[in-house]
Amino acid sequence: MHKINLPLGTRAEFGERAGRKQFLVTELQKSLQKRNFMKVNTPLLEYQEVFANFDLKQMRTYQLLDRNNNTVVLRPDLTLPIARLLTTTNIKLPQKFYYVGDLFKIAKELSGRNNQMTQAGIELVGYSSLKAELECLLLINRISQKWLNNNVKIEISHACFADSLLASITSNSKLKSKIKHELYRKRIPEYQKAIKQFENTDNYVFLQMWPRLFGKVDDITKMLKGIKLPSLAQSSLQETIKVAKWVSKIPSQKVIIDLSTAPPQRYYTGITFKGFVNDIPEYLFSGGRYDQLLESFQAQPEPAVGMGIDIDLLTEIAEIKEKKEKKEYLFFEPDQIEYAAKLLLQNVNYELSLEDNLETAKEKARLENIRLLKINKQGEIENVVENSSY
Ligand SMILES: N[C@@H](Cc1c[nH]c[nH+]1)C(=O)O
Repeated sequence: MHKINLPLGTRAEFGERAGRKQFLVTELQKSLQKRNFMKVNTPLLEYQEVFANFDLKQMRTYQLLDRNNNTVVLRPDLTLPIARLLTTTNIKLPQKFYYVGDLFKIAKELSGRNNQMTQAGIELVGYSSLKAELECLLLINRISQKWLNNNVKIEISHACFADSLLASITSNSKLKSKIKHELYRKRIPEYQKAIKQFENTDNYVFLQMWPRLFGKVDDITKMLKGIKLPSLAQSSLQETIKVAKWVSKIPSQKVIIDLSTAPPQRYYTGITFKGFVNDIPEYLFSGGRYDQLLESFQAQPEPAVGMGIDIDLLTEIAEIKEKKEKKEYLFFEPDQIEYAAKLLLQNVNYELSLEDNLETAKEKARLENIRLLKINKQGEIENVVENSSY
């Protein structure tokens, strides 16, 4: 007996779902291509080292051995391979890239998640101004308008905020990670315990409100009024507020600031963002600035911003208004193949009728209410069954 089950966390796609996914990917790629983004494809397999600096354990990769016994992994991320690619080729920068592809992460047991996911994304490499962040956020907004009924809420944060704040209050690295850990997991009693030792310091008021620092721009500014933050944390905060204010000017775009959330990836160095839809807990979009990533591959440092789009989730929830093409069946005899070839080339709406004889072809066409055409002896087209709605 052959094994007929799929490996854990994988699935086959077919029919409507596969069609919707294909449609979304095609539309997205068309629009990026038109705006002069450069397509980039990298292989599914990479050496383990490409991901090594960025916590392979957290990513839980599939590992394989190549012919020389080197460990290769199925890529758990698409940004790191692009950073690697840029250091080994001399593509002119600045440059805007886009990609679509599958990545593999082994999900926790029983989490119900898939281990193979399709992601699309953009990387804007060589751009140091916040306009690059805005380009990403505008793309989220367009997708939200086009397919998600304007229901995407953007959450803006900053990858340096927590670290620069904690660095100014303690040099104890264990304590710093403990505070971050409890904060990010929103385990409030444990968090309170971890910050207790700062009870008599100036920072305590802030530390106490930190887990609640998410919400509309105005609310966050109000909450932080009169609170003095260390200067690095203050400038991360200012930048976050600035970007959130700009985004709130995009018509019907919901935006909040979240200063108590973990950056979505370890390589971010500046503004980060996530996009959520309604009550779905997983984010659909996530990205940020990663100015030091290329340097870690021994190239020049290069400012960069990018984001990923969870295409599987988008496929599930997108509202696609499809235009139905009017289809027509074309009945042919095998020796009329020459005419059939010509006709199929002329009209994309012709679908070959594969029925054995004209009678069954007619029956099927009537049943489906689709016009049936046949090729006559002179190689011309004749109507055999009309569609009543024409
Ligand atoms: N690779 C990131 C998304 C991203 C693209 N570019 C920058 N960030 C992720 O999977 O979360």
